[in-house]
Amino acid sequence: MVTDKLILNGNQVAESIKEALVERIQQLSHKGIVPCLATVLVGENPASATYVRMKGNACKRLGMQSIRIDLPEATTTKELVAAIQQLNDDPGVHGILLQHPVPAHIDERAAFDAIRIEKDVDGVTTLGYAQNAFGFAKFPSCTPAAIMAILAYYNLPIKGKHAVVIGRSPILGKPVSAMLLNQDATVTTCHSRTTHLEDLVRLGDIVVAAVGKPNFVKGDWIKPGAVVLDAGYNEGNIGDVDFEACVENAYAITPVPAGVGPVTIATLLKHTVDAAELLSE
Ligand SMILES: Nc1nc(=O)c2c([nH]1)NC[C@@H]1CN(c3ccc(C(=O)N[C@@H](CCC(=O)O)C(=O)O)cc3)C=[N+]21
Repeated sequence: MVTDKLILNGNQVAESIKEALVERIQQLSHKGIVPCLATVLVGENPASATYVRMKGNACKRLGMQSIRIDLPEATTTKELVAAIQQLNDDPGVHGILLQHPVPAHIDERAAFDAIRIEKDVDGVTTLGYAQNAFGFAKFPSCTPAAIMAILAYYNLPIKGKHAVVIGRSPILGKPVSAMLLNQDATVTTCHSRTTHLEDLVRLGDIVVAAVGKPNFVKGDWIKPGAVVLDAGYNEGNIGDVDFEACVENAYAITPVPAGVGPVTIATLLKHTVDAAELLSE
C-alpha cells in the first residue's frame, strides 16, 4: 500500500501556474497583444509531433496564440537558422521553442543560438543557459523550471540536500543541476559514463531522472525518505523511474503521466506570457 506517500500532482501544479496567467493575458489583450508561441519541429518523429500539438492546444485553451513550423527531416542547419530568424523578426511572435532533439545532421547548438534571447522561452541559447547557471535567467529551460516549481509548490526543502541528477542534456540534466545548486543543494550529476551510478543515486535526498530510458531507476536505488522527480517521457508515456518500485522508499514522487510533463507545458506558457509583457514594454 502506498497511501502514506506524497504523490506529486503535476496537473494541480500546472493548473496553479495557468490560473495565474489568465488575468495577465487579459491585460495584454487590452493592449491588443495576444501572447504567441512558435514551435519549430524538424522531422517526422510522431512523439515529438504529439508534444508540439499539446503545446499548441494548451496555448489555445488559455486564449494564447501558437504558430507551428514543421520542417522536413532533410532541412539543413542553414535553412533551420533562417526559419528561426524569420520568427525572431516577426513582432507577433513572443516565444520560440525548437523541439529537441533535431536530426543528427543539423548543428543543434547553432540552431538554438539563432533564437533571439528575448524570445528564448525554453532557455536553450548559450546566453540563456549561462544566465540560468548564474541564477538570473528570465527564462530557465521549461522542464528544469517545472521540476523546481513542483518542489516549491509542495514546500520540499532543497537547501543542504544532496540532489542526484541522472542525465546531462542541454535542456534538462545540465540546467536542472545548476538550478538545484543555486538553491543550495549539493549536486551530483550522473550520466552514461558514470561508474557506480546506483551507489550515487542511493545518496540522493532528491533524485531527478532525465535519462530517456524507460523504468531505468530501480526501487532499491532510492534512499528511504527521498524525493523523486521523473522527467522521462519515453514511448508509451513511460517515465525513467520504475514508479511502483520506487514509491516504496520515496517520501514523495512524481508519476508519469501527470507529473513533470504538464508543469513543463504550463511553464512554457508562463514564459511566453512573460516574454510578451517584456517585449511590449
Ligand atoms: N526544446 C524542447 N523543450 C521541451 O520541453 C521538450 C523538447 N524540446 N522536446 C521533447 C520534450 C518532451 N516534452 C514533454 C512535455 C510535456 C509532456 C506531457 O505533458 N506529458 C503528459 C502526457 C502526454 C500524453 O498524454 O500523451 C504527462 O506527462 O502527463 C511530455 C513531454 C517536452 N520536451
